[in-house]
Amino acid sequence: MSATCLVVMGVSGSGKSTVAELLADRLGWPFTEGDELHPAANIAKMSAGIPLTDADREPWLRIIRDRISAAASQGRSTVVTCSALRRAYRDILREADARVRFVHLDGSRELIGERLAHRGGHFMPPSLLDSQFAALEPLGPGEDGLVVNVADTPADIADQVLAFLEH
Ligand SMILES: Nc1ncnc2c1ncn2[C@@H]1O[C@H](COP(=O)(O)OP(=O)(O)O)[C@@H](O)[C@H]1O
Ligand SMILES: O=C(O)[C@H](O)[C@@H](O)[C@H](O)[C@H](O)COP(=O)(O)O
Repeated sequence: MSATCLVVMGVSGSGKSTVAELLADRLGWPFTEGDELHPAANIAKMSAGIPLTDADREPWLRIIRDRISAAASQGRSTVVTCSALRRAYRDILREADARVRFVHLDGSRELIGERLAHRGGHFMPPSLLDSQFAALEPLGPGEDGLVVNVADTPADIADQVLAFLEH
């Protein structure tokens, strides 16, 4: 298995799309936006301010897992955004036939809430941020991943991730 998938994870507004686009650019790897793979019912729920359940997320995570495998089967490494809040969700992604590695964009409720409040044109309402933090299980023992601080600039975070990928 030679292909890697770098999953950029974290709560809504932590900077997944921003950082993943930068990394995909610097690595020359294709970028998949996990939010675009949500079933329509999930988007409707989040837009209505209702947090997703494990059952809502499961089919979505399987779609992302299969995308990772499909790219890897063609020898392509990828960068993927996915909140991947719980370890059980990451276990589904790790079923992909690739080396799946995580970068957790970690930051305070205050800082991320402030950024979300200023982000426009997105279906995810800031009111769901507390439920995102409640669901979040940080990377634990045995998980292949890096934790970075979202107070750093996207460019600094990208540098840290590129160094992590060397190993
Ligand atoms: N490291 C950072 N420093 C400052 N602002 C950031 C950083 N990362 C993201 N942002 C800003 O925060 C907001 C949320 O980022 P976004 O990439 O949409 O997060 P996510 O994809 O995790 O929901 C955006 O307005 C983005 O420009
Ligand atoms: O598992 C979930 O509850 C969702 O995936 C959620 O975590 C994600 O944040 C949304 O898809 C909104 O997208 P943004 O993360 O870009 O706000």
